[in-house]
Amino acid sequence: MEAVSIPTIVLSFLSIVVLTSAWRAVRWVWLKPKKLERLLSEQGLSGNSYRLLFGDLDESSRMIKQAKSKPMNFTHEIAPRVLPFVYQTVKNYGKNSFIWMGPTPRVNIMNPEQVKDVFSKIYGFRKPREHPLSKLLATGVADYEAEKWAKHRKIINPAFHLEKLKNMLPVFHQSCKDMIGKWENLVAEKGSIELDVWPHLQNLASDMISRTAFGSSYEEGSMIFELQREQAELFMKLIQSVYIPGGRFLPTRTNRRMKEIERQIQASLKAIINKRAKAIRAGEAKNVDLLGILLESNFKEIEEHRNNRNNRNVGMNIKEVVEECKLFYFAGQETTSVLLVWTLVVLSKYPNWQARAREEVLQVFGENKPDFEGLNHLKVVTMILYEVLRLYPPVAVLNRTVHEDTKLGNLYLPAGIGISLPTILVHLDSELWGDDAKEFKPERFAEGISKVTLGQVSFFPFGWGPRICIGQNFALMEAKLVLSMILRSFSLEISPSYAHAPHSVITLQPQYGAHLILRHL
Ligand code: HEM
Repeated sequence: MEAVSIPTIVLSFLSIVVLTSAWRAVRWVWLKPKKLERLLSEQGLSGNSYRLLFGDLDESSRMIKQAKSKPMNFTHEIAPRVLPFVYQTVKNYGKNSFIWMGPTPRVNIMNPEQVKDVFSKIYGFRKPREHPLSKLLATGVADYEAEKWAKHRKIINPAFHLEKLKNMLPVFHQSCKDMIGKWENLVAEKGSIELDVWPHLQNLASDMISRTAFGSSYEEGSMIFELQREQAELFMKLIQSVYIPGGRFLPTRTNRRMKEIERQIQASLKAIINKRAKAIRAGEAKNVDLLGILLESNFKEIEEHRNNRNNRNVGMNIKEVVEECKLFYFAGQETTSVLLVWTLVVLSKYPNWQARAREEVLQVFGENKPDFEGLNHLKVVTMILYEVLRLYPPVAVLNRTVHEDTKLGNLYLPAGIGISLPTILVHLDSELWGDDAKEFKPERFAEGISKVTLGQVSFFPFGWGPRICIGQNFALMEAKLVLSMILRSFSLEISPSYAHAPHSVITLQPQYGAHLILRHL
């Protein structure tokens, strides 16, 4: 038999590798998307025809850029500016539609029954893993799945119990008093001032989460915010283009900066946590802040399973605690400042609601320090906050990935495709909210959420189901306290230089700030 030469073997091997890779690439960028497109359209779902590799991403980026190029009129129909492509898709193709995130379709789900199913079936519908660099932004309990998620949620839960939040009230009060003191000094000179309140509210929310998360160590942690903010902006830039596998390893300027930021954040947080863990072990720390309560809960979990033979995965290690702290910053800061800023903007525009809220605050607290019981009695303020969360949901859209082939109502969804729950569109859907859906009418919440939604999942600013926001009570208590203190000291009016321009930088932010006129009362 004729011997086969080594070069021939190498060449054959290389040919097989090249052909296999080429076949995989063709399948990834063309055959699979086209097969999915057929499957979705057979079920009555519509969207643009698949375009090679980029799908709708180019068009979507172009529309976002265009939408952001100028402010809009002051209306609450902000979806065309915030989520222009999803908005247009639903307008053109109806609620049963999908968009192409590169070669993967993402189905829009707007029916409350189906929304409920997606939120409830947390093992079937998981958090998307679209961009590996998202890990640099925040992981922790918000990112984990299955057993790991359940373990972390259980350990973290005690930090957000109502009686623990009660203890945090003085800290919220101090941060807010500092900000109001600054505003009073500014107003004192002229009786009124024009102020962009947005950076002030961002600093306030940073200060509040720093103090409640780290207590005495808060100053050491405050520079972490600046770094986290920069990280979020870099990340938003990245996700507007298609992700090429392995792209995160390229030494681009953005990749390098993101990794450097991550290194600095990790080092700062580790130092804070180690110091605190040492103090707790030495019996020197009072565990009233989030980090202290979290570490205590973690020690308890480890202790309870000390004699368990299978205890290697019990509790969190330091790296995991670092991730949870990063998440507190990330999840707790921008969301709350965004809720506050839109509330102040809207109240400046609706003086009658501003007056009603102020009247209530004065009635409940007078000149006293706002307390926990009083905050729970604020009915008008709560209705206003819910209405702002409906019209300006801080997280405008929630995404999921289908983990394994599944049914959703009468839809068959194969593993790997995306699901989009466009909060902002559902919250303004006139079929669910009535003809006045686009109007600011806090009175719709007069009898609570379930009355106005008829028990349907059509209002979900904090998500829904087992993975609902762990910090929602924390955020609402913060917001009520801040509003009470501001309304007691100042009257607010929209400044002529205010430009209405909500846009999404992960959270729903005012692109040109929030210029208001403040008058001392
Ligand atoms: C107005 C303020 C806030 C809003 C609108 C908000 C919104 C949300 C939403 C929509 C989710 C669900 C995400 C999803 O299902 O994909 C979520 C989850 C979460 N939020 Fe918030 N949030 C706020 C404040 C906070 C605060 C103050 C904290 C903590 C300090 C926090 C911590 C978390 C965590 C840890 C999760 C993940 C829960 C899990 O997956 O089990 N949030 N939030």
